[in-house]
Amino acid sequence: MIYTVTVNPSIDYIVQLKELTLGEVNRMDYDNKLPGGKGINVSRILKELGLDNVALGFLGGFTGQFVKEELEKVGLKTNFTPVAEDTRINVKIKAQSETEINGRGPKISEAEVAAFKAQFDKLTADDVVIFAGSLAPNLDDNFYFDLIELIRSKGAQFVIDTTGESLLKTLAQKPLVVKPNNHELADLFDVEFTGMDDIVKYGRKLLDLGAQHVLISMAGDGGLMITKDKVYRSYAPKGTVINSVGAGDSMIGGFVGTYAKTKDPLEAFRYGLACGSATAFSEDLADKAKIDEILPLIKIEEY
Ligand SMILES: Nc1ncnc2c1ncn2[C@@H]1O[C@H](COP(=O)(O)OP(=O)(O)O)[C@@H](O)[C@H]1O
Ligand SMILES: O=P(O)(O)OC[C@H]1O[C@](O)(COP(=O)(O)O)[C@@H](O)[C@@H]1O
Repeated sequence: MIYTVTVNPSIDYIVQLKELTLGEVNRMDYDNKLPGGKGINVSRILKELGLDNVALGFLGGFTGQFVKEELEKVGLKTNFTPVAEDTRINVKIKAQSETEINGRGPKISEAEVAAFKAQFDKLTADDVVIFAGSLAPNLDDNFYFDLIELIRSKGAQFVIDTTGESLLKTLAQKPLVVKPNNHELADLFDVEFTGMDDIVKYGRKLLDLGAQHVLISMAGDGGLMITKDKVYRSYAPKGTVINSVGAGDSMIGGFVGTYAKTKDPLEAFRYGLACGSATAFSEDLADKAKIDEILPLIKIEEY
């Protein structure tokens, strides 16, 4: 089974207006509320690809209830641990430019953490756990590392979509895949890239440090996959970008889901790219029809 973990889910409140003027009363042209959080986005993409998965994490209050109901409406399996405080609301303002104001999220009590962790005792070598998104305000990085140790002790695989020191620290535990974008990769090693060769050089370091597969996403410029003896490059298909929120999560969903099914990294990369672009070209996350439309446009070449 594939499990996604969203420790700090959200309602993504999308607000559209022609122009945002600070310090004035602004009136919106359109608004929409979507269940948000990176792990949840991965789960929704896996579901579109027809892959069975369970979304885990913490949900609380009326906002948490909304997220749960929206996910159940689309038939997603969930097993969120209830918490006392309200799930956060993330405001995404689309005006002359895009502005995001993400909430802090609820504090999670020790008893709530214990109830959540108990679910991992039953994992087996057939399972994959995907961690994506920020931690709740009172939890530190050790929260992920303790869980990763537990997961690896059961022989299960894990994926963690994180950046900086937290990413470097998890590599020794051999994540199934890591997917920094090119900016995150540069920050990770405190360097500035002058070309593709630099990106490949530093991407390869992640492989050397323990990652089983390395993807580097480059938004509208496509992506790279670095393996022990080959580097693959894809240019993103052209299209009208409607909303790139969740493109990275979609790429992870496409890769992990396809890899779990086929054990073929190149095919998994192809689906990852298609899901990422399909989401960038959709109002919400990509649906199956959009992914199928984009898939034949994905071209991968050896670099
Ligand atoms: N503007 C775009 N046009 C086409 N494809 C895109 C666009 N933005 C993202 N994608 C696809 O989605 C993938 C992930 O997007 P990216 O923005 O790099 O991830 P993240 O959200 O993690 O920064 C990219 O590698 C690319 O394949
Ligand atoms: O970074 P991506 O892949 O666009 O993910 C978007 C999702 O991440 C969020 O911005 C939350 O991010 P954080 O968990 O890092 O705060 C959600 O609001 C949104 O659904």
